Parts: sequence; C-alpha cells; structure tokens
Amino acid sequence: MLNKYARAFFTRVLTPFAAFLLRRGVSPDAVTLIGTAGVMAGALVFFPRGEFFWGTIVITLFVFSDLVDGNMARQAGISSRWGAFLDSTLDRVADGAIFGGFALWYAGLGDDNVLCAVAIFCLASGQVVSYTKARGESIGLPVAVNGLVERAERLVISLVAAGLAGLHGFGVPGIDILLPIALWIVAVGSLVTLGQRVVTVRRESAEADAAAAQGSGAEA
Ligand SMILES: CCCCCCCC/C=C\CCCCCCCC(=O)OC[C@H](COP(=O)(O)O[C@@H]1[C@H](O)[C@H](OP(=O)(O)O)[C@@H](O)[C@H](O)[C@H]1O)OC(=O)CCCCCCC/C=C\CCCCCCCC
Ligand SMILES: Nc1ccn([C@@H]2O[C@H](COP(=O)(O)O)[C@@H](O)[C@H]2O)c(=O)n1
Ligand SMILES: [Mg+2]
Ligand SMILES: [Mg+2]
Repeated sequence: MLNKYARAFFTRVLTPFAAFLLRRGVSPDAVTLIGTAGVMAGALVFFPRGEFFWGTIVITLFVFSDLVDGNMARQAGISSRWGAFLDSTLDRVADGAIFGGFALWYAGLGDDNVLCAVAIFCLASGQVVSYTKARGESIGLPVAVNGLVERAERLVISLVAAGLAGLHGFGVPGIDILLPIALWIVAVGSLVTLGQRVVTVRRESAEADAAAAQGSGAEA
C-alpha cells in the first residue's frame, strides 16, 4: 500500500537530492552500498543495547537511500539488471540487521525469549515473503499480488514503534510497549502476506501449466 501511495510523494521530494548527487559524480551503486552500511550500523550498534531512539534516527537517515538510488538510476538513464539485483539483495541484508538487532536486544539485556522469537520470526518471514516474489518471477510468473505487509510497511511499522519506544529512555513512561506490539503486528502481517503470495503463485503456476499443456496438445 505504501509502495503504491507513498512512492510518488517521495519521488517528488527526493528527486532534487538525487539530481544533486548525480551532479557530484556519485553513482547509484555507491548510494545503495552506503545506505545499507548505515542501516546496518544503526541497527547493530544501537538496537542490541536498547538505544532504540538513536538507532532509529540513524537508520531513518540512511534507509531513504533505497528510494534515492533507483531515482538516480532512472534520472541518469542507467537503470540496470545489476542495479536491480544489488538493490534487492542489499534490502535483505538491511532487513536482517534491523530485525536481528531487535532479536539481539531481547536475547540479551531485554531478556525476553518470546519477543526474541517474534523478532526472529519477523526477520525470517520477511525474507521468505520477498523470496516468494523473486522465485515466482524467476519461473516466469507475474506474481500479481503485493499483499498486506510489504517491505515498506514492515519498516515503517517497526521503525516508528522503535523510535517512539526509545523515548522511554528519556523518561516517557509506558511507551516502550509499542515495540512488542509492532513486532507482533509485523509477524502476523507477514504470515498473512506469505499466505496471499503462495496462493497467488499456486494459482498462476496452475494456469501457466494448463496453458502450456493446451499449447502442446494443440501442436500434436
Ligand atoms: C520522536 C520520535 C522519534 C521517531 C524517530 C523517527 C521515526 C522514523 C520512523 C520511521 C521511518 C521509516 C522509514 C521507512 C522508509 C522505507 C523506505 C524504503 O526503504 O522503502 C523501500 C520500498 C521498497 O523499495 P524496492 O522496490 O526497492 O524494494 C523491493 C521490496 O523490498 C520488495 O520487498 P517485498 O515487498 O517483496 O517484501 C522486494 O521483493 C524487492 O526485492 C525489492 O526490490 O519503497 C517503497 O515502498 C516506497 C514507499 C516508501 C514509503 C516510506 C513511507 C515513510 C513514511 C513515514 C516515515 C516517517 C514517519 C515518521 C513518524 C515519526 C513518528 C515518531
Ligand atoms: N544501484 C541501483 C539501484 C537501483 N537501480 C534501479 O532502480 C530500481 C529500484 O528502484 P527503487 O526506487 O526501488 O530504488 C532497480 O530495479 C533498478 O532498476 C539501479 O539501476 N542501480
Ligand atoms: Mg532502491
Ligand atoms: Mg530496495
């Protein structure tokens, strides 16, 4: 949903910045790499220590690079298969660091086995949700569904909650409950999304196989 409705807005807002970087000789690949490194640093340095406010600030500064890199490539007319591969692959790395950071907090000082498991579930299910689309497309299917909770939703729900939960460290009482709530929402939402995508791939592959069988029957 965010991908559909918010992308146009962010494209408008980020286009001048993307043009500025291109004028300075920065490449889209460099933005993809630096953005991922920044997200990983924010997640793995701050989250395991329970510093959710500062971790979210650092991640937010870098995560928008994922919208800037593609914008730069399109403006410069240099969108490439390599760029698409690099972008999607490093998305998985960044997501692993974010949910891994939450899991490390709950496995350590946060001391909550259930929430550690929920964070690991968010990490794994998010990767599988993305994989369903990549694998479905690689076998020639359209995978014409995005589902309830795409990557943008997973990030916005968990990062807004983490940023607000971090205010607990500045004396705001009770607000730290937002992070567990967000992790449960992302976990359930990812499971629903996984179901939606698997059902779609099942239907599309049955249709494609039937069409192929009909085609070879007509030839015989
Ligand atoms: C005092 C309070 C302190 C709070 C601190 C600040 C809080 C800020 C909180 C959050 C900011 C979160 C921003 C998250 C932005 C996410 C941007 C992003 O990375 O979007 C990527 C997404 C997808 O791009 P791609 O097409 O390149 O990626 C594909 C996708 O990943 C597929 O995944 P799948 O869906 O299949 O799982 C892969 O399959 C594919 O491989 C991959 O290529 O881009 C978009 O979706 C575009 C829309 C982005 C919308 C961003 C909305 C941000 C909205 C609000 C943020 C600000 C809120 C501030 C609130 C503050 C409250 C305290
Ligand atoms: N280093 C890069 C990054 C991205 N691309 C192209 O942009 C598409 C992704 O666009 P986003 O707005 O979601 O970032 C991607 O599929 C590539 O076509 C690129 O060429 N090089
Ligand atoms: Mg990108
Ligand atoms: Mg991306």
